[in-house]
Amino acid sequence: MMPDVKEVLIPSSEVQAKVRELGARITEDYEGERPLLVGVLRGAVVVMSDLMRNIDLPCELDFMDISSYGSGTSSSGVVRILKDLEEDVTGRHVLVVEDIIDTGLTLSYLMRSLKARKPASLEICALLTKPSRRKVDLDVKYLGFEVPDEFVVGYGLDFAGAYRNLPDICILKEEVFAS
Ligand SMILES: O=P(O)(O)OC[C@H]1O[C@H](OP(=O)(O)OP(=O)(O)O)[C@H](O)[C@@H]1O
Ligand code: HPA
Ligand SMILES: [Mg+2]
Repeated sequence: MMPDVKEVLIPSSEVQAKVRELGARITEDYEGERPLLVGVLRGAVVVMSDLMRNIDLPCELDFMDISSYGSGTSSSGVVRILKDLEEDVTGRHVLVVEDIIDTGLTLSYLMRSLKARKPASLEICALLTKPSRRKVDLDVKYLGFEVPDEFVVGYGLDFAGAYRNLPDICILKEEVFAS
């Protein structure tokens, strides 16, 4: 895969350090609680699995699949629930975990849906944000890195289904998008 990479934007070591830092903050903020981490399939799977191992509390996890992207690199703006939660979140401390916030459409839809179920608290942890592309405002309590307006892959993030298993966050060569 590395021959397809133009640039490593955030090396794995920096990602891991940030995830440890976020985990420590979450551990402190949720002391005495049993938070429910909600991962957004499929991109958040990698950050979720590292983050939960850096939270020193009893916590639970669940997943939702909400897709607004096809195989391309830009949002269609259409948000659909493909898979809902298994858990009832009423009265729970819910922490939504995302790999990236781009336009914000996915999360704003998801937050509206979760808020309606009356959780005790509802916060967002996102590893990456691309502020230049934001279409809706979101209050993100736990944020890893801001990234420029470039399509990034790796650490859960894909292009046409591939590159999720790259340990670094990378920018692909232009010819990869064209092929
Ligand atoms: O802020 P937005 O513009 O809504 O974009 C962000 C969302 O898009 C990507 O998911 P995608 O729908 O591509 O599915 P995936 O997680 O399975 O890759 C990413 O993982 C976020 O969930
Ligand atoms: O930059 C990105 N990379 C991968 N998936 C994405 N979904 C929204 N933005 C991105
Ligand atoms: Mg996603």
